[in-house]
Amino acid sequence: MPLYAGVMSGTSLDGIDLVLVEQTTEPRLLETHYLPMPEPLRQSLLALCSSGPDEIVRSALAEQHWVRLAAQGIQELLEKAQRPASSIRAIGSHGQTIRHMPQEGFSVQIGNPALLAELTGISVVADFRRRDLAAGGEGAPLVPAFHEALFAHPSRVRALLNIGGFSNVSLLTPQQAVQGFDCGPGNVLMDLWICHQKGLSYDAHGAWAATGRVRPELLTQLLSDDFFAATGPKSTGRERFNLTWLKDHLAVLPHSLPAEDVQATLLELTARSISDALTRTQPQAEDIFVCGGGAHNTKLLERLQQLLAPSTLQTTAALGVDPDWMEAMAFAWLAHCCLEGIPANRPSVTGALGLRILGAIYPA
Ligand SMILES: Nc1ncnc2c1ncn2[C@@H]1O[C@H](COP(=O)(O)OP(=O)(O)OP(=O)(O)O)[C@@H](O)[C@H]1O
Ligand SMILES: CC(=O)N[C@H]1[C@@H]2OC[C@@H](O2)[C@@H](O)[C@@H]1O[C@H](C)C(=O)O
Repeated sequence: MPLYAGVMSGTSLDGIDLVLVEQTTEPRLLETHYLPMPEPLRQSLLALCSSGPDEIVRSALAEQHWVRLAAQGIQELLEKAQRPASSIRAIGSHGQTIRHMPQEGFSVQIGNPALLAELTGISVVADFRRRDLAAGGEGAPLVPAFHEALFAHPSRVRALLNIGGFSNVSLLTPQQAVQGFDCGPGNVLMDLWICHQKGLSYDAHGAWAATGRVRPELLTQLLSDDFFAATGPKSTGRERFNLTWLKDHLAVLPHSLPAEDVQATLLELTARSISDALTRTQPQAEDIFVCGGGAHNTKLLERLQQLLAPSTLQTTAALGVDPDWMEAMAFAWLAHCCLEGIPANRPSVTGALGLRILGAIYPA
């Protein structure tokens, strides 16, 4: 049975997730590996998420650095699994998003797939978003097709909710086309705020947010962004939701707020943007399964469960998939779809003109 590696480097910029998957009728997770993002690379990538001087050279240099890390990750993954490179049919590499502007028709993921193929001796499939964008789609989210293939239920309406830097949902309704869209910021604003205030990279389990109180005046202000009211197809990124966006909204308030109240309100923003979106879908999800790093934020999950009752909320572990590896597994599957000629975008999600085969192949 063919083996694939999946490499995901998400918008949180915390690190690179790698998986080894056996693609039978269903993908089987054989091995996992995680490499934290070295701080200088994290800073370079973050700087590339907004405009600045000399972007072309900085982007090319950052991707050289990123791809060497990814290749090291592949080597370590294969060592752990005790499999030779020659046993891997392909690597599905998402790359690193540095700009997502679907309204202008483009989304940029860097990651030099040619060099990844050269360094690993394994074929690489990359550049998954551009064909969907070329066909008029958002180019994101792409995981709904994977969620549909694995988790569609014959009689239950299920939602798969990824809470990474941004949050996105897939709605799986029996006998209907999959729906899906980005809900808004997942962890990104909470991460930025705790870093700005305390120099920490994230708010473990939402513990700092739990010490503050939600400020309705700020919450209303933040929720007034047009993105939240828009219905899909829609996708977003750091171009829209960033520290400047937050500071601009804070500046409109007549008074300053304790930093922990801002954090509590940002957690509530994540929870409300998700629950508002999920309660607006037709039909509504009966069972909700959470994945992504946000699945570790106990305070956030508690709040989501309150807001979404009577729907049930569990992590994807209940479906047999560890919530930390879902996205990397999806990119291994997307590589398989590309090589097999299986269209993997979903026009009902991205708004593309039709089904398209996603990805570009860099043979070993
Ligand atoms: N124990 C924890 N408590 C709270 N939050 C956590 C915890 N562990 C991880 N996180 C959050 O999860 C984030 C990483 O999530 P994940 O790896 O799913 O993001 P990503 O893949 O980069 O994002 P995206 O899906 O948007 O591309 C961290 O930045 C942090 O905010
Ligand atoms: C442009 C981009 O990288 N978007 C990511 C991001 O992270 C979560 C959300 O925003 C989602 O739309 C997407 O990632 C997943 C893997 C997707 O395409 O399904």
